[in-house]
Amino acid sequence: QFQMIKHEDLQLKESLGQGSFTRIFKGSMTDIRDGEKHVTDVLLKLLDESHNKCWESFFNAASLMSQISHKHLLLVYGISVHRYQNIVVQELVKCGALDLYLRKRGRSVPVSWKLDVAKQLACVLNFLEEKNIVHGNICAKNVLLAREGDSSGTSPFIKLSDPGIGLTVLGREVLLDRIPWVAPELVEAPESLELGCDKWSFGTTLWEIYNGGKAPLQGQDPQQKLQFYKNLEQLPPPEWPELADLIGRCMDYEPALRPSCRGIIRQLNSLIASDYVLLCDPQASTA
Ligand SMILES: N#Cc1ccc(Nc2nc(N)cc(-n3cnc(CCO)c3)n2)cc1
Repeated sequence: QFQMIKHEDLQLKESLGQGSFTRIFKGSMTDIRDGEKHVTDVLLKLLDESHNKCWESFFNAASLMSQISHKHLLLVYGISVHRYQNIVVQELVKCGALDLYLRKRGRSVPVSWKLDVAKQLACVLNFLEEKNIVHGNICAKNVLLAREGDSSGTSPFIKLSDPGIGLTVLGREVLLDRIPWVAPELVEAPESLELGCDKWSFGTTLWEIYNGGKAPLQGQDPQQKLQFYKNLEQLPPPEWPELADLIGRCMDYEPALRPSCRGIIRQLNSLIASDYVLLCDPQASTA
């Protein structure tokens, strides 16, 4: 179900950082179609050669995204396996990862923009929930901005990236470091990944988006993060009570009490229509 891409058809360009046991680069892919040479800008995700034992989970994550299609799911062109180099080739999304974008834009991002992005993420989660597909790594870093939208009113457009290597393969240190995105029930049983885990991570991602891409529990070490869950703690709530309520319900320590995606979308719709947005984004009132 994957297109195999020849190594020689890929060119690596600048590095964009790294994920868990992976490095990501901008790049280009050349292919000859009906006698013409096409060069496409791509995002190359390289699996660290020291972790080639994770190649199955690495490719499964990418194939999850290539078996279903949705306007808010990232396009995977294929994979390339050459000697010890395992590469996933995905579409290069114009504006990059949401967390970096928000940190760069700081306070200048309107609340209405943030809620629009959150609603698009809730919609693609709803699509996955209806197909009973668990993503397993919802976070602002995995939400990519295809269109940034602007003050004149064009809205932003996001694409959800693949989940990457699964928690059960990554090991406990990486799992603990992913607190508070990883659902508490997974800490002692990473294989019990369920739809409810994506709701918890959505709550954390909503907190990130509202707080301008700030990483929750930043700087805390894995043991302190584990204690956060053992004490059944919550993230510092936003001063907007209705938003704090939605984040708190998604991040309920009891998975069964977390809202459905439809419930999340309904609550986001009422936040979008609320006076708070008009007060915070005076320019929104003209839209
Ligand atoms: N300047 C600049 C610039 C940077 C990146 C892109 N595009 C793009 N497309 C993707 N498919 C994935 C990512 N990506 C970036 N960081 C991560 C974090 C790990 O997920 C993923 N970036 C576009 C412009």
